[in-house]
Amino acid sequence: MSTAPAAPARPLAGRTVLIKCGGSVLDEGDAGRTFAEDVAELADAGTRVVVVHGGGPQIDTHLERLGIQPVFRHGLRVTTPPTMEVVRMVLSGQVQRRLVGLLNRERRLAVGLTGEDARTFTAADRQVFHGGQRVDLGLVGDIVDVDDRLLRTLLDAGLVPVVSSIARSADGSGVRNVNADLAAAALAAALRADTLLLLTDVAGLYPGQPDRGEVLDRLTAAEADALLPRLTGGMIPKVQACSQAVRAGVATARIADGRIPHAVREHLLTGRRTGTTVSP
Ligand SMILES: Nc1ncnc2c1ncn2[C@@H]1O[C@H](COP(=O)(O)OP(=O)(O)O)[C@@H](O)[C@H]1O
Ligand SMILES: CC(=O)N[C@@H](CCC(=O)OP(=O)(O)O)C(=O)O
Repeated sequence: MSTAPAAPARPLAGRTVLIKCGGSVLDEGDAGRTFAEDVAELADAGTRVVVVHGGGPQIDTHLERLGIQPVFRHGLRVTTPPTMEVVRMVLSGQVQRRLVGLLNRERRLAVGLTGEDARTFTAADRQVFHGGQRVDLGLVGDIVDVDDRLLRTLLDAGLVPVVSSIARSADGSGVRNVNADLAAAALAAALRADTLLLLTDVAGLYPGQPDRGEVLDRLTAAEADALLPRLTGGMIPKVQACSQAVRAGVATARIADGRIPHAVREHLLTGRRTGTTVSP
């Protein structure tokens, strides 16, 4: 007697998912290859998939080679004009090319672009205040407008857009460096995605960080916002991104371990739930 395969949690065809792949995940063993296989499987099932990628560790490596010390404040890179050149080069010239290459290995599937292309992302200067003082982050931007027409054209053609988190500046003067989690959230909201999946190099949100014994399973957007002042480093933009996405209408946002082979299949095809889920 044959057994029917387990039914996925939601119908796959017509669903839109936004997957953010952290730079920390891409160099992890087989994770890049299985990521590409899973994305192809989702696309074959009729799911509209958009990938936003990071590349923080890869940018750090390149900056250090050039003798520039990476500096972060509140989880965001302080971006001087020379650093911006490196960010743009590493994200769109190195990390994105690698992902697009992996995705196109078996068949015609992926198209790489940055938020500059077809004015997909427009960003205003990011304002961060700490203790009443403005923190100068340089050329860091917050997305204020998403023009999703190019992405929808690609999705309608059955292709997978792979997007770098670089934006055109709102005043038209140049480009801005946008955190990739926040870019993914803005895009998920614009595309009215069903799910935002943030794949990273930890099992989820550790409420007792630096103690990593327990992962927070689930929280609401209001609980996520209340937690923000206690968070540090890369978890700040991730939790902000989840909160912003679900408040904007995305049904579920999840922070999950992307180092595990076939993490995308586990989360979006089998309906298994690990990591930290944020709901409205
Ligand atoms: N409370 C927390 N729970 C989990 N990870 C945390 C927490 N606080 C800080 N982090 C750090 O956040 C990192 C993930 O963010 P980041 O380095 O920006 O990854 P990515 O490249 O995937 O975006 C983890 O490697 C971890 O060191
Ligand atoms: C403003 C800002 O911090 N931008 C990020 C963009 C890349 C990114 O977010 O990469 P991960 O997802 O791998 O962390 C940076 O320069 O590192």
